[in-house]
Amino acid sequence: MVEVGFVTGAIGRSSLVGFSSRNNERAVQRRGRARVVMAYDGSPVKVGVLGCTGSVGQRFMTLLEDHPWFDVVGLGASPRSAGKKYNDAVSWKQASAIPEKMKEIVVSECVPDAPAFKDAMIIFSGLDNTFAGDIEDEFAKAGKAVFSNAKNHRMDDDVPILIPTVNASHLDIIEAQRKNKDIPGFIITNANCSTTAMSIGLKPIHEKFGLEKVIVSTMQAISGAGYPGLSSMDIFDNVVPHIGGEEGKMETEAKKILGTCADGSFQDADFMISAMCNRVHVIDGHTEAVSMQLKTKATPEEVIDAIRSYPSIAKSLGLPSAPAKDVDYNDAPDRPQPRLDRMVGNGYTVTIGRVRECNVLDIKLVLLGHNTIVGAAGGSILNAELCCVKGLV
Ligand SMILES: NC(=O)C1=CN([C@@H]2O[C@H](COP(=O)(O)OP(=O)(O)OC[C@H]3O[C@@H](n4cnc5c(N)ncnc54)[C@H](OP(=O)(O)O)[C@@H]3O)[C@@H](O)[C@H]2O)C=CC1
Ligand SMILES: N[C@@H](CC(=O)OP(=O)(O)O)C(=O)O
Repeated sequence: MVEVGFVTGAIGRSSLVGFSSRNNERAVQRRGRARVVMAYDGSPVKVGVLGCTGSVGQRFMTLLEDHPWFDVVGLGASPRSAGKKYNDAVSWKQASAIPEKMKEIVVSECVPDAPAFKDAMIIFSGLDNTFAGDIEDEFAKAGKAVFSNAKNHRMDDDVPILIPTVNASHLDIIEAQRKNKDIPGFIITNANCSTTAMSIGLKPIHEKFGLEKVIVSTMQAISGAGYPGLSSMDIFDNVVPHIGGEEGKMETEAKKILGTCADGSFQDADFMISAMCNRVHVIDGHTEAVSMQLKTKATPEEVIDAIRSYPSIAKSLGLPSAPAKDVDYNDAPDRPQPRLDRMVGNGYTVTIGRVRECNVLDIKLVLLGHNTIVGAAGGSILNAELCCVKGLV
């Protein structure tokens, strides 16, 4: 049985039920009772998606189409798209068709008083970061639970960079955020997509042996640059060894994510990290070669065992989008590979391979995560599911 915790501060909902994962008995629990196992009661939550036409926005559409808890009622994008039906506004680039129920929704401007967002309790944001910060603030001020993919608020002192399998306890900051910002809603961010894959992949190792130093080189997919992204003349037959701002984000965000949250503030994890980021000729899936020095020395076999035995936290929390394993090890000598492994766990699992000794630091490995699923839209959806389970929505 998993203890999920208290129910406090829900946005406009009161119908959570207690749930025993062992015997499947459900019984209504009173608000505020300590140490009960909670599960969301399944009644639909109305949600809006901002930035619905972009790479991340399109991924939201496919992941939310048949979501068991979330019902898309509003879509937002730039004034260029506002007023058009989604089908006419979007340049659809996903392998599956545009979900039928989204096609006819008329795209709104990204303002909280637009009728489309009136009843939405959750707002997913896949907005361009030039505009995301201010727009997300407005929605949080209007009482919405905002789940952002943009970089703007990630390093705010009172905003978590949340990854349920890594740092669910960072949700404790929300109370301080509401107080500091004097807002009825809240903002929760995702990490940068390369940082998400790395943080999930390194969490089992950090927890068991402690990270001292990390050196990471990324091979990042084209979809990470949004649509239309790089021109074919730039990326075809090529590797581009520069992604603006990416290295700094990996170096700062990872320490916040793998750090702690207590008494209304964050404390960074104390390892050193250096990142080198490259764009490669792959559509989806960021691959990362990581070398690390550990606080407690470990053999490759012990590291592999730590990865394999890491519990499936998102699943045990009862999140419906959670994969069977948050992080998995593939022992083939030539894996992970983006084309073969990005859809493991429906794109929610981070795959690790090639754990071996490093002659300079202690251990080196390769990891892979889907940048627009676990690294973006899917990550936000897991975060929103966690907030439902925790009674914050
Ligand atoms: N792609 C990825 O792998 C990842 C992306 N992110 C972040 O997620 C966000 C979205 O990325 P991505 O989907 O790649 O970006 P895109 O460029 O593909 O999409 C941007 C979206 O923002 C909308 N937009 C642009 N200008 C405005 C405006 N003035 N007002 C309202 N909406 C506007 C666009 O609408 P319109 O079509 O009308 O112009 C579009 O829907 C970014 O902040 C990015 O940094 C984070 C992690 C991973
Ligand atoms: N920069 C990432 C995607 C992204 O937009 O990240 P961020 O949200 O941190 O700006 C990539 O190119 O793959």
